[in-house]
Amino acid sequence: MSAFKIEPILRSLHAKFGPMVTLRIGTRPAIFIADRTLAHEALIHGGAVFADRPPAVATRKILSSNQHNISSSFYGPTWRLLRRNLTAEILHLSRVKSYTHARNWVLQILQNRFESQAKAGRPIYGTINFMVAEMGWDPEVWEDPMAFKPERFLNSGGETFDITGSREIKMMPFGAGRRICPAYGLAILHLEYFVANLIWRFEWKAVDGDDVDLTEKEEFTVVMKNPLQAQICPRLK
Ligand code: HEM
Repeated sequence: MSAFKIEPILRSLHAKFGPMVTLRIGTRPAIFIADRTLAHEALIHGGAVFADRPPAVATRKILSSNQHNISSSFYGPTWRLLRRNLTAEILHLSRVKSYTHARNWVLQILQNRFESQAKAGRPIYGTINFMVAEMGWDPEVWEDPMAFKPERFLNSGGETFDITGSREIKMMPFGAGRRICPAYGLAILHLEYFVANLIWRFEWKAVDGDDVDLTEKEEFTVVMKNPLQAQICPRLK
């Protein structure tokens, strides 16, 4: 059974048995944690214990160069070396700045594509993946969690939202703890850069009668079953 199909089953198991459920999948027990405080306890306080990865099955060993890539390697010297190399050589702020040229180039490609699509008057199909984990939906943390309210991340104290969850986990789209996505800064920079520019340059309108439908579909990653359709119009003549 794929991880995706098991999700509704897990949701009902959590509702019945509480935020921690253990299932035997294959030969190993698999523990599922649905509570953000337990996740914080495991990933931040017990960080070193839970930063390891299990031995891979034969097919995964081939795909992961026998677990010699950063995401599947054991928590040890190989992982530390790969992580340090990636963080210092690729993801360091000074390197990220040096990709400005590539970012502008990609933005230009997107802009050209959208301009010709806008001219043709066709709706465009966009695919957005939402990391919709149970923790990000907690109504005790988020007022009206399913509502689109980007202003919820702005607070009057001028403090920015801590996406790393180091003090407390309120959502964890990049994971948390020692194996947290090392590229979350780059990912957020790129998301902000492209979204801001594309909204600045184009007016986006929903196609009549089409609402945002968050039903999911499993592909290589989880994608929208019914992709957004938008009518776009260049703002600057
Ligand atoms: C919006 C974009 C992205 C999201 C939501 C995302 C999310 C994640 C998540 C959830 C993990 C697993 C963390 C864990 O195991 O606890 C992860 C790991 C990882 N991500 Fe990302 N990621 C994004 C973009 C990127 C990009 C652009 C790169 C590379 C340039 C990248 C490189 C990695 C690597 C190497 C790991 C494995 C880290 C390790 O095991 O030490 N990610 N990411």
